Amino acid sequence: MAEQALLLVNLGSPASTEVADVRRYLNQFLMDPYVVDLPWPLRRLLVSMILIKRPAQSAHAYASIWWPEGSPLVVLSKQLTDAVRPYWKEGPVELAMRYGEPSIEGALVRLAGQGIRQVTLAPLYPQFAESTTTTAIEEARRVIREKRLDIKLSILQPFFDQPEYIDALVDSARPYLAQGFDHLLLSFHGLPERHLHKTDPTGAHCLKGEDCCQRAEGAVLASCYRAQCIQSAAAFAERAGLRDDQWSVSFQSRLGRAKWIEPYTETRLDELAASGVKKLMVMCPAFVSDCIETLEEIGDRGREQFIEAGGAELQLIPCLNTHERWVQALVALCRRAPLSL
Ligand SMILES: C=CC1=C(C)c2cc3[nH]c(cc4nc(cc5[nH]c(cc1n2)c(C)c5CCC(=O)O)C(CCC(=O)O)=C4C)c(C)c3C=C
Ligand SMILES: [Fe+2]
Ligand SMILES: [Fe+2]
Repeated sequence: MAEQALLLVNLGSPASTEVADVRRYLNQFLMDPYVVDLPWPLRRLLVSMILIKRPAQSAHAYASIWWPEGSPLVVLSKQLTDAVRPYWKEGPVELAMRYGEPSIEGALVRLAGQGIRQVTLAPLYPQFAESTTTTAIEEARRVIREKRLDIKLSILQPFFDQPEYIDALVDSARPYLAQGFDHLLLSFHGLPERHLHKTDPTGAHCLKGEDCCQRAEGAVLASCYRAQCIQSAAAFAERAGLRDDQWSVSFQSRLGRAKWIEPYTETRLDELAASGVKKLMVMCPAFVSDCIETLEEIGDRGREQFIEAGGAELQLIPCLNTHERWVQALVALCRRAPLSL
């Protein structure tokens, strides 16, 4: 039987914590029209302004979490790839990053050179967003088109509500929740509100009411990142046996002046401390591998903010990383990936 390769795709990190490398990475990332969705001249202007101060700030943040082997996101994604390999009997398993190295282009060209003609592309994002899922898929399609590769893609679909993903989250969080806690915050990566309006097929759903994302279904749910996050969180809480007053959802990693989806994690950390929460658990289910946004933004800065606001302890629950249940879940989900025409 013809071999079916598996290509795992994550976001990517700078090559090093040098300011020049961080600037190069941020420029590639933020100039992606799926990330900063403005016409080129405006995008170029805005990104150039961001690149005045941000590279030095981000380089400092990266340096505080960098491992001897490299960026945690890249190291953990490589470990995940190695862990998946023995289970994926269908063919080779490779890793690529949307920004930086190893690139999607390099991986697809290498696979084609080995005679592979079928690839399952697995964007490692549980919830759909154009700035993550779509851009990874479109980059793979661009490479296949421009390099004239004879490759057919099957594509892993967003798995925000799939029992395998939810069960893996519950299993990986269980030892932390068993320590006891006053509240669990499920902090997802944020998005500019504009991104949600753009993908809303009805033009009338998103952010139109207090609980519009709680009630989303069908085509609206399929395109609403915020609704998918809320559904992941609710499914997790139900499966973990949490009461409604034990957990809440927030959105982190805001950048720039535009309005991003709410509630903001920063605001919730202050509110929870003010409401008397002493021991706070935080998990970040939009990330399957720990990275700067979990380790530095929540584990360092978030903890400091929560304690300054009157909290006593913030425990960051690690991402799924290479948890055995997650490795098996990912393989099962990838086996169901539909062929993309
Ligand atoms: C307009 C800016 C951004 C959008 C939109 C955005 C969406 C988005 N990002 C992730 C996942 C990750 N983002 C990471 C880092 C990161 N994100 C942005 C900006 C936007 N993200 C920046 C500028 C950075 C770099 C770090 C910094 O300077 O703050 C990472 C971690 C990368 C790492 O090397 O560790 C991940 C993962 C999702 C899931 C998402 C939309 C839902
Ligand atoms: Fe991001
Ligand atoms: Fe919505």
